[in-house]
Amino acid sequence: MPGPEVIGVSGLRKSYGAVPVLHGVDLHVRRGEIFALLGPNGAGKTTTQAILTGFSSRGAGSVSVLGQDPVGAGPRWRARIGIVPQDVGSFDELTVKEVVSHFASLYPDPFPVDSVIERTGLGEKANERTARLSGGQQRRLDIALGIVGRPELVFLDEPTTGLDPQARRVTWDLIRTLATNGTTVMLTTHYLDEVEVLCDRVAILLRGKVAAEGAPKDIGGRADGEAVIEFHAGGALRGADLPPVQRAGAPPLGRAEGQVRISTDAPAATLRVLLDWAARLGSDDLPGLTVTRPTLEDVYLRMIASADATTAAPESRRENTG
Ligand SMILES: Nc1ncnc2c1ncn2[C@@H]1O[C@H](COP(=O)(O)OP(=O)(O)OP(=O)(O)O)[C@@H](O)[C@H]1O
Repeated sequence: MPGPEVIGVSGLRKSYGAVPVLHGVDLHVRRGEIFALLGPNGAGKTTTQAILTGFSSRGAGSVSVLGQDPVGAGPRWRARIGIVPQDVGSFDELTVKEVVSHFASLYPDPFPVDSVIERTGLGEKANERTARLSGGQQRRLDIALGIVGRPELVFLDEPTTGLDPQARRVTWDLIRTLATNGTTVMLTTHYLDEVEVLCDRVAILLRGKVAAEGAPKDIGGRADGEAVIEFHAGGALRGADLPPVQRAGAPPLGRAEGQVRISTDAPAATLRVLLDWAARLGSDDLPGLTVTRPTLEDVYLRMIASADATTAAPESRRENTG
C-alpha cells in the first residue's frame, strides 16, 4: 500500500548561467520508499537533490518536499531531513563520537549516538580522530551524520562509493531498516546492483529529463521485452532441427558446441514449443535450460546510447530556463 507523497516535483527546470541542466523533471516519491536517481555523470542528479534540499534555486516548476516548498522552508522542516552529500567537510581534530554527538545535538529527537556509530560500523573507531579514518570509514561517518537526526526523509548522494563490499552491505541493511521504520530514502548511485537489490523504484535521468521510471525489475520494459533462452542440445536432441522459434529480425540462432541460444519476445510460448519438440524426440527436459531477461545495466546502457543518438536536438541546446 503506497504511503502519502513525500516528494512531488513537476516540470522542474534549472540552468547554470546559459547552460540548461534540468529540462522539466517530474518525480513522485512516497513515504517509506527507497528511490534511486540514476544517470550518467553530469546528468543533474546532485543538482536535483540540491534543489529538493533547499540548497539550490530552481528556474521553473513546482517542488514539494514533506509538504513544503524547500525555498524558504525553515529550520523545523530542515530538521526532518537528513543529507549525505558527495563531499562532507572534515572535522580533523574531533573524534568520531564528538562529531556525531555534535550533529545529534542539532536535532530535536536524534537517534542515540552510540547506536548510530555501531550501525554504521564505526564502533571500534568511536574515539578515533576523524583525520585518521580511512576513506571508507570517513564515508561511513558521513552516513552517520546524515541519519543521526532521525530524519523522515534522507538524501544520499552516492552513499556507498569507496566502501568495501562488506561495508556496502552494512549500509544497505541500515538503509532498509530506516525505510522499514518509515524513513523515505532518495539516493543517487552509479552501482546498478545497488539499485537492483535495494531500491523500490528508480528514475533514470538523461539529458535533464526523466527518461524512465519504475521498479528496477521492470523499468524500460525489462519484464516484458526480449528474453534469451539457452539450453544444451545433447543426446536425442543433438542434430534434430529446431522448431521455428526465433524472434523475427533476431540474429541467427547460436548453436556452438550444441549450445542453443534463442532470442524471443514470448519466452513462455517459445518454451512450450521447445518442450513439445523435445518430447517428440523422447526427452522430457531441455538440459541446462536458462531464461534471462535484459539486466538493469543492459536497459540503462541502451537508454544512454539512444539518448546520445538524439543528442543534437538544437532546441534543447538553446534552451535557457532559469
Ligand atoms: N555550481 C555549478 N555551476 C555551474 N555548473 C554546474 C554547477 N553545478 C553543477 N554544474 C553542472 O551541471 C551539470 C549537472 O551536474 P550534477 O552535479 O547535478 O550532475 P550529477 O548527475 O550529480 O553528476 P555525477 O554523477 O558526476 O555526480 C554538470 O554539467 C555540471 O558541470
